[in-house]
Amino acid sequence: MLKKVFFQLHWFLGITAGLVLALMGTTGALQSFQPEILRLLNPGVLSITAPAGAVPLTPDVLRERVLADMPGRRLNSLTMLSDPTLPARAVFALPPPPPGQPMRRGELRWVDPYSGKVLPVPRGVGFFETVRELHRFLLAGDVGKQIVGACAMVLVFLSLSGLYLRWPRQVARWRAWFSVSPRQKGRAFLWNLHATMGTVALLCYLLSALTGMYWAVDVYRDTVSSLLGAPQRSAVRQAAAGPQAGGGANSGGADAGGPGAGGPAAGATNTAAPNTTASNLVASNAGAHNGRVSAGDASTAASVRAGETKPAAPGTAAQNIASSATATRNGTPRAGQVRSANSPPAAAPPAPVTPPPISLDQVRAQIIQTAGEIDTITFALPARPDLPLQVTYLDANAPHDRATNQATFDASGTLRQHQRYADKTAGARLVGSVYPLHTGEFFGLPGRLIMMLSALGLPVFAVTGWMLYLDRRRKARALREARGVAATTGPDMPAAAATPLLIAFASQSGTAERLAWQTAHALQGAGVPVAVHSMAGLDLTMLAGFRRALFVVSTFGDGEAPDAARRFARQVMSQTPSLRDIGFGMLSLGDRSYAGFCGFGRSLHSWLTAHGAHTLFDTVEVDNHHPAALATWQQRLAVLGVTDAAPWQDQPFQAWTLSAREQVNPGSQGSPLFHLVLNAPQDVQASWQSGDLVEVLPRHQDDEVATWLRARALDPQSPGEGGRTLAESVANSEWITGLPADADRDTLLSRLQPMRPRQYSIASIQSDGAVHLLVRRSEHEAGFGLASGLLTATTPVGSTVNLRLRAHPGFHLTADNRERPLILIGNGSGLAGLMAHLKTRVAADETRNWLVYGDRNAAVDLPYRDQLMAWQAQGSIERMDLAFSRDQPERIYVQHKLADAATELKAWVDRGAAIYVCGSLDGMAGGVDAVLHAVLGSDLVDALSASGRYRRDVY
Ligand SMILES: Cc1cc2nc3c(=O)[nH]c(=O)nc-3n(C[C@H](O)[C@H](O)[C@H](O)COP(=O)(O)O)c2cc1C
Repeated sequence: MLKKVFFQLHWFLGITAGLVLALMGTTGALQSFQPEILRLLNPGVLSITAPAGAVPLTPDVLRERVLADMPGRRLNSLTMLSDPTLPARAVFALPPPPPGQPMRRGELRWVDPYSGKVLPVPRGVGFFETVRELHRFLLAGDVGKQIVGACAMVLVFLSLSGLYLRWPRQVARWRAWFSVSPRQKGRAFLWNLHATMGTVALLCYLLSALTGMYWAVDVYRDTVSSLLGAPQRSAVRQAAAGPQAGGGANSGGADAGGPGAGGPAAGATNTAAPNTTASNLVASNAGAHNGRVSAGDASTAASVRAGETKPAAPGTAAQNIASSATATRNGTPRAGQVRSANSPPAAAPPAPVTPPPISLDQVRAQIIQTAGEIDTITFALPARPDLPLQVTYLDANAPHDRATNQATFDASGTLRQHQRYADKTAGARLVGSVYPLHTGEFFGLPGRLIMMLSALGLPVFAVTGWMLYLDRRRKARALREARGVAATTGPDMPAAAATPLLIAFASQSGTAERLAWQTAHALQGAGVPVAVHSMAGLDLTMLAGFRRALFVVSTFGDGEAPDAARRFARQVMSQTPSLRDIGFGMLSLGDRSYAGFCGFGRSLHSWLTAHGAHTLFDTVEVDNHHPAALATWQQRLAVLGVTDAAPWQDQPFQAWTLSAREQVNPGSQGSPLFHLVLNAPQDVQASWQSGDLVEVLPRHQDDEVATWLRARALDPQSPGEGGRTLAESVANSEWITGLPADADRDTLLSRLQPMRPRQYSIASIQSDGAVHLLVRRSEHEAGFGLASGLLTATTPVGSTVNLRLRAHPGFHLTADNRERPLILIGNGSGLAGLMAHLKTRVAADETRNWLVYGDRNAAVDLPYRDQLMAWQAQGSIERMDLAFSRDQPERIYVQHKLADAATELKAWVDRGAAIYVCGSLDGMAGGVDAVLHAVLGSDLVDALSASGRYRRDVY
């Protein structure tokens, strides 16, 4: 039950959030190597070739040259990197925005560290800016951010629920976890790809979602920050917004920055210098003000995008934040490091004397003296010389780009505050690592690569998830269409419908069920409300709730009820209720070649009438699917208002190509058994599920018929039935086995029967791409069996046979049974039906399978031996019992194996197992049934049948 709920939630959330997640994955992956890509695109700007023998300029000279190159501009910050191939960076202040307009960021430009020349704006930054905006906001501002946050939460749920849903029984078996194989096709391949990739990438998705939520979900961020002892965003916001927050400690730490925000400076936890106000602090660009992460280096390079922010109140810290253009180690700045300090702090006290600017050379020397080798240093230049200088730097051996240190120098160049990354609390360091964790950079290049690949996996999930979903829908629709009506009481019924008419079916191999639904469809078309029920669940109370009922039942075994109606036959039909208020009609399917023709229908009829039910019309008995009897049934329905007498259409037969044939039991004492592969015609989209059948329409080979007729001294060209020659009549008829060699033409004609299709269980599943059959050639005195001869002997490989798929709902692996352990029992060619179920189970990684199979000799009579052994070896078949009847003096059959394993049988059924039996009715099915009754008790066996946990496809 829980699994079902998780499954429903998983697919629902998956298909709703899937597309956004795919977009986030793609855009995330695109950004993974953004610095490298931009550098490749912009040689001479983002990667510098040092002139021979040249050394980079010192900070003071660089500042001077930059200002000389951009006369009239104010420099907000300067970043220098130790890598000689990377440019320095300068952020220039922008003019203040018109009143009421949001504050704008500074303009970031790259600078040649050897000449101090400001370099041209690099190419490609606009593209990456858009990619980043898509990744974070879906280009839809705050609404987009909320959606991204929700989708990140969904990703956490999908990862964990996916793990739960695919959790293999045999956890220790690695193959159970990584079950995808290129040999799989269709749904199995999609499912396995989805599950295996999900498992492989699980940690990456959890990591990227849990870190991504940090920027997208404010509450989450605040909670995490407070749990880790880092300042909450709201506190940051307040500090940034409050006028004159000076004097107190302030933090615009990396926690305030968005992904890609801030760079080293973003980590600054500022303890303000005495005369500093919060407004002067180097704050992380981002959210301190508005929760929105400012744009990446990309945007800043090209000049300034208007802040997406709400306008800062004059005099607030946000407006006055000194810019920082902190650099990442790799030399390409990250998202939105820049916020313009475009006007001097309104509230700063006027400086009586203007001291000369602090020497950046000295500041850097001091830092190197204190901290050792450094990688990157950013000077956040104060708006006025009397204000302190903020410096952010990265140690040469820093673990990642966000492991920044901050220092504050007062106007005299004295170091006032020094906050080392290593001295931060573990929580603050973790908060500072959120971004590198998100990108994988925390784990170096392998981490970035893995995160990029897992991000690229998200679109694959979206596609496979959608394909699986559409496949499910298509199957559900096909089933509904097969049923003909959408539900037991269809949607287009008169609203104030009276008590619906009951249509109860009892079917072994699906014909009665199909006809019941067709009947329901016809009645619905005539405006008659109907309720369709299997007799498996029908009891007296339900029956008494109807005034009119139609029973569509077949007979099985030896004049008995089909399995699903056994309980009804035994328990309900042994009672003596009054059924006087019920009028009923009956369509009874049978076959005259059985002694108890329509046995179950007849006993049901007797029971109903014996207890007062009256007939609405004469019962229609169908011998062997005879079309005339079905037409009669349709006419009978006129009593109930059905006027449309168009004959019910069966699926047409189609020319399937026999592509391969191989005898699987050479040397067997039994008749030859063949594995056949059949392909649908090009234009036919064949669809079936395990348990289904094919029907083959046999037609005798002309030369064979001619020989057979001549052997009886009959002229093949003499007149036969209905204007056909005798040869044609025989070719399209049942094979008349046992007809004596001296039979005359009239005897022959009197015994010709209408052609009846032969049914075979399908041994393959749809992902195999073809129908596989396991067909035993039946050999008679007069030749081969009609259809089996056609399939196993007379049709050359490469030629076609007339075939159609036939749903066999009675032997389906229902949704309920898919979740259960399965006991698969069969013999001979019955292995076909069991193989299809096993394939379904293996594809779904369901290993609680117990196979009990038997034939004559172990050496030659185990079809699909390699496949079965491989499944057993890999744990896909938990238990396998093989019974070879002729390998020892006494006969041992599957029922004996089952009886020997009575304790386990009981245990499996107690654990909820379903039992599927496929193979011979004579001997095997009866023997197995007897063992089940003996071991489990008849009540339980009946209950299993009625609830669909005991299903048989026996013949
Ligand atoms: C193994 C087996 C046993 C059958 N036994 C009988 C029988 O005893 N009496 C009868 O009239 N028809 C018998 N039939 C014929 C079926 O009732 C007939 O094929 C019917 O159309 C099947 O309908 P269903 O697909 O709804 O089960 C039997 C068919 C099979 C395959």
